[in-house]
Amino acid sequence: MSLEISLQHTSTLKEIAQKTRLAALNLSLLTSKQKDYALDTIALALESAQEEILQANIADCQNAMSQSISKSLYKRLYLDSNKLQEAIAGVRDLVKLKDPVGQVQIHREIDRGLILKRITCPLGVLGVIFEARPEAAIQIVSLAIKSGNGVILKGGREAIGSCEAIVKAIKQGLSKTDINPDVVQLLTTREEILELLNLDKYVDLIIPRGSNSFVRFVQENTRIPVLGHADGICHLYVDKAADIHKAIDITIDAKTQYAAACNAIETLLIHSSIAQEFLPQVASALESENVELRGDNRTLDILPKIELATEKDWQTEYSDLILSIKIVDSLEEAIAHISEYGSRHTEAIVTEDLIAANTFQALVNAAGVYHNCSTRFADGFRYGFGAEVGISTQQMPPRGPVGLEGLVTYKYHIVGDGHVVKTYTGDRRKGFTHKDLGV
Ligand SMILES: NC(=O)C1=CN([C@@H]2O[C@H](COP(=O)(O)OP(=O)(O)OC[C@H]3O[C@@H](n4cnc5c(N)ncnc54)[C@H](OP(=O)(O)O)[C@@H]3O)[C@@H](O)[C@H]2O)C=CC1
Ligand SMILES: N[C@@H](CCC(=O)OP(=O)(O)O)C(=O)O
Repeated sequence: MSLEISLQHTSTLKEIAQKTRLAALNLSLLTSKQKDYALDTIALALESAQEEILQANIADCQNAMSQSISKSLYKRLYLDSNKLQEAIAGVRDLVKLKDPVGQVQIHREIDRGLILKRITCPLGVLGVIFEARPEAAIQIVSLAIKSGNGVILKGGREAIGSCEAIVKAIKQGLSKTDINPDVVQLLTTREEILELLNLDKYVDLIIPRGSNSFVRFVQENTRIPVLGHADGICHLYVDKAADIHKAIDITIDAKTQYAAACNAIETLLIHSSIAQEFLPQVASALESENVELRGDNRTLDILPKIELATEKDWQTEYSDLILSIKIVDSLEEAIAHISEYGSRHTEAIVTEDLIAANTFQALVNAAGVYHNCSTRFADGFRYGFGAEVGISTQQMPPRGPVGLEGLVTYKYHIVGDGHVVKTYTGDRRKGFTHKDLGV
């Protein structure tokens, strides 16, 4: 069955959202095979448009550099053929994953001939506002399509040309499939975002990726449910029972492997009883990777040449090769610091003491709480989700990297044969069988 799409091409945002809603309804009816074919076709279209996309990115980068943007913003914005190929490979990886739509989560007999099912279904239309990271558009669109959702995108202003070239290629790909290209739309201005936030009739979920203040701004200005992907003030705690070699390797990876990413660490917490031995070694490793260090007074007693960290440092996401360091006297003090300054993104402990690790993992409130590994693992691809819409920093699920499962909801279906509730009330009521039938 196909729903007729009768709206003419128009340019108001409300009409764009209506078109997206209708196209998404059709998409929600497609089979896994049709959606997977569309993903393969999108991957091919992106490959064919590679030159155009990379040229558009060069222009975006030149433009941004003339406005002297920060190093971290430039790193996000810059797209080379490797990054693009990786994103395209991600689209193909999604084909291999199970369709998140139509999964029967509960299958239960309520009474003879009265059957309850809980079945996953798409959310509808997503409004995703993200930073100036062009390849995020590819990940977000492919996740939206596989999960049966329409998507209205808005990337950071520095990446407008790159996002336009990417969305153009995706739409070209979709035009050769059963999916109406209207399922994907691209907005380019902040004014449109404000309008989008009012379109609760057509948009089912807003996903803002950006600073904490921006996510809060969105939450305060819309009736649409918001799935916040805010900043990452991530910590690494090196416990008194840490293996020093592991701790150094993890610190270097978590700070320098991609310092601009939201899952890189900003603060290193070190237990006082290991600080004398660990700090000089880790400082030398970090400094050889050009990391600028700032420490509290006790850190400066061991590393007198570094700058003193202030209250502002504990609150800052540097997104750069800068690391603040604090010495603590206990696991509890480390957890208290994280609870005060962490952003509920990703936190890690290095220790060989299982009780300390378990306590840390139980008491730290964040989307990811790791033991003896780098915070940089917070990523949909690395979790085996194929890709991610971003990393949700909110308390309610979905939390952490949001992949296909985070983009569906569910419906309860009941099929009966004239059953009425009255039968199950009063003195002569019939009992329920409540028998699970397996999924
Ligand atoms: N948890 C996660 O998955 C992610 C978190 N982040 C976090 O985002 C931050 C870095 O990104 P950054 O580029 O600074 O993010 P910003 O918050 O500045 O911008 C992100 C997006 O929001 C838009 N935006 C920002 N403010 C407004 C506003 N007042 N009204 C309308 N639109 C607005 C921007 O549009 P425009 O460019 O047009 O101004 C852009 O599209 C870091 O804190 C990083 O950790 C980033 C990515 C993923
Ligand atoms: N999961 C991603 C980082 C998430 C993300 O997009 O963050 P950001 O670098 O702040 O735009 C990664 O590990 O590269």
